[in-house]
Amino acid sequence: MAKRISGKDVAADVKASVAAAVRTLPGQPTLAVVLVGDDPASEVYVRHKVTDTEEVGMRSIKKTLPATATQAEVEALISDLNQDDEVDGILLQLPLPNGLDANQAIECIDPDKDVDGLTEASAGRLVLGKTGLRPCTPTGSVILAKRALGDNLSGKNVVVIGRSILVGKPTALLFLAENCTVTIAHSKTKDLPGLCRTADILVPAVGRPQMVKGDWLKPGAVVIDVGINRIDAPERGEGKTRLVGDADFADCEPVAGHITPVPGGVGPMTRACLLQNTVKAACYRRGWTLPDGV
Ligand SMILES: Nc1nc2c(c(=O)[nH]1)N[C@@H](CN(C=O)c1ccc(C(=O)N[C@@H](CCC(=O)O)C(=O)O)cc1)CN2
Repeated sequence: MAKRISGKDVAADVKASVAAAVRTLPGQPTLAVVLVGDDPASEVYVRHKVTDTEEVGMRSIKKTLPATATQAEVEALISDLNQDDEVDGILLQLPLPNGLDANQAIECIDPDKDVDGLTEASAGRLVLGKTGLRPCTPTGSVILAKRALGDNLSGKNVVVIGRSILVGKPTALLFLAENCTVTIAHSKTKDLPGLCRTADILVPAVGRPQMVKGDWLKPGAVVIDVGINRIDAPERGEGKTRLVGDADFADCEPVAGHITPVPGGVGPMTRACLLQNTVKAACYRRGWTLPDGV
């Protein structure tokens, strides 16, 4: 039976390390969070980001724009935050309301303040192995794999299912940077179950509820489940829903060596890694020494 890797527990450790690191800094890093519109889930995520930031001793600025905001208004706000020397990190909460171009808005973020690691410059720095800010969910996935297998992942076979810009591709690059042998699977991949069975570390990241089954796994494999999908749960009552991953947890748990649950797996790590990135952004920008543990 697999050991569960609790993203909640690991995220709490990361948060504690960030709080300790912040106490050693010569100044207080500042994160600006931009929320456009009134999507209820985004409002919750932004609230968490603000409270997480303050809990570890950093400063947060929340900027909101109405759903009717124009592309130019969103970009002007980002531009103001780029110019504001007090601001170390800028996060644009996604998705944006219909009619706004998220990619174009993200490109307006100063790469040195891009704590989500989503700009083209951040992606380029990742590909080139240069110092920069890495996307949070992929970073969290690598940290969770290290919790299972130890810090040395060299030579491990990693299969990432999904080639999205936000998760699949950067996750593959981050495992490659750990000297893993990485394969990215996608909709045209032949014999996906067979390929998955070659993985020491399997990272499903496609948004297809419970797609990965136990017989897709090499016995003892580590499953880092990036999918967070809401499905109907009539067993909980009429109209009820529940969150599941891209892996069928009950089916995979007897075969895997380690597995992350959903909820409580990669999601909390996304939040924790944003805090790490805010400290990194402040240190890189201000020429402060990066404290240990970040
Ligand atoms: N600019 C960004 N926008 C969005 C991101 C992002 O990383 N950057 N990711 C998601 C939303 N998100 C953070 O913003 C996020 C989503 C979910 C979780 C999380 O911890 N989920 C819990 C379950 C929560 C629940 O019960 O509903 C879990 O998996 O345990 C954290 C962050 C889209 N937008």
